[in-house]
Amino acid sequence: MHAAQSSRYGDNVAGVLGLPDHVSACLFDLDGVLTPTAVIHNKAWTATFDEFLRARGLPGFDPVHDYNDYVDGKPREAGVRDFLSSRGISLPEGTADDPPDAQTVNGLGNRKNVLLLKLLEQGGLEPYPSSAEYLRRAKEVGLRRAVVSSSANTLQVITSTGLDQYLEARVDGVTIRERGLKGKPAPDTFLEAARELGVEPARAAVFEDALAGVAAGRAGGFFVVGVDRVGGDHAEDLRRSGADVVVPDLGQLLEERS
Ligand SMILES: O=P(O)(O)OC[C@H]1O[C@@H](O)[C@H](O)[C@@H](O)[C@@H]1O
Repeated sequence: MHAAQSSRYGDNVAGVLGLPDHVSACLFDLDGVLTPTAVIHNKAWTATFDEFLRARGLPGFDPVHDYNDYVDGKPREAGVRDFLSSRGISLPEGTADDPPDAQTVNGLGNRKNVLLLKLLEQGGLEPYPSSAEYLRRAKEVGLRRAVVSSSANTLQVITSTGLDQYLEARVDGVTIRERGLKGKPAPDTFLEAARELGVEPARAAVFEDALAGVAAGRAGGFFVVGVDRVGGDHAEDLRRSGADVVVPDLGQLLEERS
């Protein structure tokens, strides 16, 4: 059922989910929006960069500022490149099959992925309950739904948490590589998902917790919901990057209208 079709919610199907009436599709970031995996990525990055920096006698990785400003939301290799460049360090790119101990952008990214997969294998990963409920209701009222993440591990996370049953399209780190898309903060991944769903960007909402992701949604002409689970200056930073509204959790959007 599509938003345009009548339902027991009448014409205002987006309104029951706390969205503007013209919205007919939802494009969700994954890590930190649907699942608590932003914390896991952050841990893996911190361990990877700390090891690299300390071996050179340099100050460690700041899991708040360095992560939010240079790494969060971007494809893996861009995260390595942008963080190192903030410290004036440049490494050769290497290639995708570099071993995890290679001193290259790909090597460092692969090292982080080994650590991330170990953490994911510990199991027990559940979606944020309010995000699962939001997806369920979005499906029920007939909004179109996609996940748009820079992570190449998206499929594993959405299937192991059961979120795949609510999602109609996936644009992720694998798609980015296969289709040669520009990663966030470029709008291309969100535009690709909107295209797959057959929805104009002006009629879709992006849900993002990362500054790069909010900037991407803004650049694509989407309605942008910023999700602040971090506190401090993050809500203000999300607004400054282009969020139309900022909520601490998707549950707030459900509460507003239920
Ligand atoms: O290394 P992966 O799983 O491909 O993820 C790439 C990026 O995906 C993003 O969703 C995360 O916010 C980043 O922290 C992560 O680095």
